[in-house]
Amino acid sequence: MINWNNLDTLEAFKELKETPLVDLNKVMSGEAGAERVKTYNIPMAEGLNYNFAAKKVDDTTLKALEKLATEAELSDKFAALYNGEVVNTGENRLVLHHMTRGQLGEAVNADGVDKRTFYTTQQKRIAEFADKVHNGAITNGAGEKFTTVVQIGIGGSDLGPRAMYIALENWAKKNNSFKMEAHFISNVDPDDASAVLTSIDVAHSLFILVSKSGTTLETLTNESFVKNALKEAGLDPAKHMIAVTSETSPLAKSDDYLDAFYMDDYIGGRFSSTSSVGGAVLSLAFGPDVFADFLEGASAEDKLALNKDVLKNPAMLDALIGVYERNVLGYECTAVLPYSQGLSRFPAHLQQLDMESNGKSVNRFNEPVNYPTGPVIFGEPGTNGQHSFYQLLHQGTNIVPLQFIGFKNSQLENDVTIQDSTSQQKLCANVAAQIVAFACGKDDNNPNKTFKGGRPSSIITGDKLTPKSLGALLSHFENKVMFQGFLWNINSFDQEGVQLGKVLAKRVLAHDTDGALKVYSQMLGI
Ligand SMILES: O=P(O)(O)OC[C@H]1O[C@H](O)[C@H](O)[C@@H](O)[C@@H]1O
Repeated sequence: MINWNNLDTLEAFKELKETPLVDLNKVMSGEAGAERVKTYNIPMAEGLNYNFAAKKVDDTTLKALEKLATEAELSDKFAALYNGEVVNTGENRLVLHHMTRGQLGEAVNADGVDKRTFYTTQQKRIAEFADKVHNGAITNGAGEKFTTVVQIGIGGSDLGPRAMYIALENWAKKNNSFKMEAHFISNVDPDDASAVLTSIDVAHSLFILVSKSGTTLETLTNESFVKNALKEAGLDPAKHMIAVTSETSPLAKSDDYLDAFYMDDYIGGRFSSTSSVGGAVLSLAFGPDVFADFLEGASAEDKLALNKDVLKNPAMLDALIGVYERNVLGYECTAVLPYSQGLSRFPAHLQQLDMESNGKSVNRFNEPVNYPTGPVIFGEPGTNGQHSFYQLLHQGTNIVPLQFIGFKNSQLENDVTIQDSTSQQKLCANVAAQIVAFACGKDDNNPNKTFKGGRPSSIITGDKLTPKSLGALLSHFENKVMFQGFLWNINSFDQEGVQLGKVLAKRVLAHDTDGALKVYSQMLGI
């Protein structure tokens, strides 16, 4: 029997609150600082490393966090999840996204099928379909090859796949794996679909309609938008469109599509990049082997999340330190700062992953929690962010914990040496400099030029952003979010908070409004 208890009822949490505060400026200075950077480092999968030297923890804090992990039964809760218990209590569903990339525990049967077999069958079907598109066995109505793929979807059916596509586009071009250019239409703003449709060769484009529920207003509207454009071009929409959805959705088994690939209700949208939702677009864009490597990376990192030893489990440690920062140190935000242009949309994906999962005020039993839960997540790639919001991060009144990501090598390996260093070296020099500047600060006679320091960060480092290391990176954050949900005793797998706005928008469109809603609607011309 697993005990699902609120964080503030745990003895280990009370002990954690009493651990002495770590003076980051001090511990990160001099030789001690150098030693810390070497020791507070955990290997991840696919050559990545999680380094937490610049976090406000020491061996005493780490011991307390280990105790907390044990008392909160984090490993047992993870095991319950991958062995098919109903962990998504809000929607009465299993949570099986790990199974899209491996089997961590027992076989799970649901809806009369073995779920691992279900997911791998979909992967195989997508791989066969993608191969046929690439070799010209599947073509447009005129018998010509498709050159472009366009994903229509929003939220989890857009952000993860888009971020993963952007992350691998340059790598694929460099490694002869670039098969088809991908575009994405998500916003119901008509300018989004229009801009994409005018920038592509519609006659040679294959559209993927992605919606788990098959009922999302934006996505269905954009589907009609695209169908109109196809018809206006004299093309048959059914020959240009495939669907990715759940078998129970209204889109399943429809004649409107060339083919359909499935996911299910046991995979939350924001956890669906490794399911058919990411699989279709990534296999078409880069080939099924690249998608398989991406899954392999995620699977390798998932295995590390099984480790009961917190110091060998980077996702669990990252989660625990995050809870320490949120619930003991009182920090409200976390910034994700990848020093990698390929990861330019990764922070946007993490915004949904983290905030839609852990932005909750009631626990798993619908009782209010009286402690803070998920932080506000935001980010931009470095060095761009340095010239934008880092001023507040360095000298603002809020302390924002930072999650850096950096790679030794660029993806295209096309570089120049200017003023004795390459661009890649300049990029990496900046991330190293930032960590130390944030942690140690700098005194100055002029208060306006003083950096107080004491601003914590961690960094995930790697050799290069590849399909495998990207998979590992994605898994790390998915598992971090999951472990934090366990610590806060909330259900990270539903999202009731998005419903009210949808209901009110429908009322506006039906002209069923009064009060403030009526005036705002009129103001906006509806
Ligand atoms: O894939 P769909 O069913 O179309 O859902 C798309 C998105 O819309 C919803 O509003 C949820 O907030 C997201 O979690 C979901 O990813």
